[in-house]
Amino acid sequence: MDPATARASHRKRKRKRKRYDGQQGTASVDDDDAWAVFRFHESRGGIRALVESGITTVPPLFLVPTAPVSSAAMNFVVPSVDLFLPRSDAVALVRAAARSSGIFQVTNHGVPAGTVDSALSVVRAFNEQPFAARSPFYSVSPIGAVTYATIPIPRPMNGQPRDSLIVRFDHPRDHDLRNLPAACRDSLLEYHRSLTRLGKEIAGLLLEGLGVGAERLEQVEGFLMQCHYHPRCPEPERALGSREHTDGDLFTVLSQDGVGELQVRLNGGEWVDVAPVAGTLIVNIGDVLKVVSNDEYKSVEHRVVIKSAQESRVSIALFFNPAKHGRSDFFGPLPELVTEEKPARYRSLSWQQMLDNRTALGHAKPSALDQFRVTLN
Ligand SMILES: O=C(O)CCC(=O)C(=O)O
Ligand SMILES: [Fe+2]
Repeated sequence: MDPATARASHRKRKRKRKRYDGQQGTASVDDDDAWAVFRFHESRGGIRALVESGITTVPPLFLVPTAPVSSAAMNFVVPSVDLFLPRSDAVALVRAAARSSGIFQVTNHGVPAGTVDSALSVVRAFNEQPFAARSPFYSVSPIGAVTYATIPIPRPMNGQPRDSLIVRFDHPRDHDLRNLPAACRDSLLEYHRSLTRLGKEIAGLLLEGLGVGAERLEQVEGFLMQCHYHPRCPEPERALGSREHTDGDLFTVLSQDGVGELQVRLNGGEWVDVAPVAGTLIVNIGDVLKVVSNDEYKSVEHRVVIKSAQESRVSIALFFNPAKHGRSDFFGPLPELVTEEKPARYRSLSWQQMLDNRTALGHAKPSALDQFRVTLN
């Protein structure tokens, strides 16, 4: 946004000034407008620079109105799938996990530990460089296939205090990696290559778990990679590392470092921890697969809570979709999963329509996906 537009938007929003009750009293939302976001981006330092400047409170742009509550009592064990198992056993496990919680972790997945460790550590090293080395890469709009920025979300859904290095692999300019820091390039591209192989295998297992051929979704690809760095946060209970959401893809493969902090909501109820387990990778189902499977599979709600004021955290999410997911490519429940007993739960939609809806509705309920739900009489 250019400065004139940002200022105009600022004035407009100021006229509509609102107040909300923050967790610790009433907070003004004046700062949370286009102008504040613009100024924040202009500083080109991301959250990390704010933290380095010595802030002791969470800036308004990143405050959450209510503290995250999670169930300490629930000891959720993420279903585990050993990919060395005979295929029919692996399919059964994947199917059970995708139907019950929408999340599982894989072991013996064929991605070398060094590939994952190296990717996580180059992301950490890049983000922990001095401001002068990092800030030239800062850009909210993609430069070629790469974006590096904090992605604040305007109120009523405040930003997430994390800086993300994002690489698109499905973009017409997907070879334009000039904004991918050289020190990260080899490790992140190797990570992408290795996880793409794994993603294709997982797609096959998920489809077989639905009783349809693995070839039913053309060429699944890891089209978007988001490398998140969550700097330590002075007031962990007043921010969320990642807002609660479902992913808008087929499925996501996620690596998190030993800090953990990922949580999932079980069947729309309690939030429980997904503890990091060395050597495993997490797979979570997204909205596209929920639709394609005609609600056989769940897309799992998840978030990142900040537990420690001292530790920074790194995670890498690789999002998978069918290769065809452009504006004119529609997807809907697979015909073999639509029966008289179980009619289609969704209208066909394009991925772009879903994304547009997500942008418009954000995390509001009803969810972006509900707009496409068929109402059954
Ligand atoms: O940081 C994480 O562990 C989760 C990231 C995530 O959910 C996402 O990028 O969609
Ligand atoms: Fe996610």
